[in-house]
Amino acid sequence: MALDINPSILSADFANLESELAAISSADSVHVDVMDGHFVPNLTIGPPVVKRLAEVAPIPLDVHLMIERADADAVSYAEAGARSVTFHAEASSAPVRLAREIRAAGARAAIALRPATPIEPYIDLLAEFDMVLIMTVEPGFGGQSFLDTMLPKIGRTRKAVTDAGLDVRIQVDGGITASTIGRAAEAGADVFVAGSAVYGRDDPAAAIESLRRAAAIGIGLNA
Ligand SMILES: O=C(CO)[C@@H](O)[C@H](O)COP(=O)(O)O
Ligand SMILES: [Co+2]
Repeated sequence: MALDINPSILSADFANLESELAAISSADSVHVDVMDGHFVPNLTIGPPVVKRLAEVAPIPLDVHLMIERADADAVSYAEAGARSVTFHAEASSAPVRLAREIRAAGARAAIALRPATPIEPYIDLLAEFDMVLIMTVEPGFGGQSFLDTMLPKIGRTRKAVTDAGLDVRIQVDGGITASTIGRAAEAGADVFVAGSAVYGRDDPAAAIESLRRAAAIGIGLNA
């Protein structure tokens, strides 16, 4: 099973994003947190900045939309060049239609669940998505602590994906460190977002490698 490490630029230096992207070129994708100040209290960037990031990034963009107007605005991030566009289940009134629109615009479609949102209503819809994001903190800010209470939800999602014979990635986001990533991998996650555990370190490339090793150990591989 491939285990992807996606550093979040929320913890990067926003005045030097091009060099911050170059520093994580050994990662699988760069995680871009889009926040609108409504769905979450924080406010970040929009499609024009995402478009430029896609142009200069050495690796693909994994865009995480924490926005209220997901149904209206998600497709513009696919058009801006994101490889994957993740919208929140709580923000969409028509998640299947939106996933199809994102795919039609050329990106992978993913659905995110806040900690209090169960996976069960979405299990029969999994084939519509390329990835499910299980939030392991309340969305809004970097640097929070991993919620171990999300491990059973990760496990139920993995079981549903396996039982249905689907190729749907399971992403975790929030509080991922070399100490927590193994538990998330063991529970069934295979795409790991890490902000402060990568950009909070002196050597982001070394931090990515130690996360890879710890994730592999979590699923019993000797990395
Ligand atoms: O979506 C979010 C926060 O809402 C994340 O992507 C954070 O950027 C992760 O930061 P760390 O918890 O890894 O520091
Ligand atoms: Co995120």
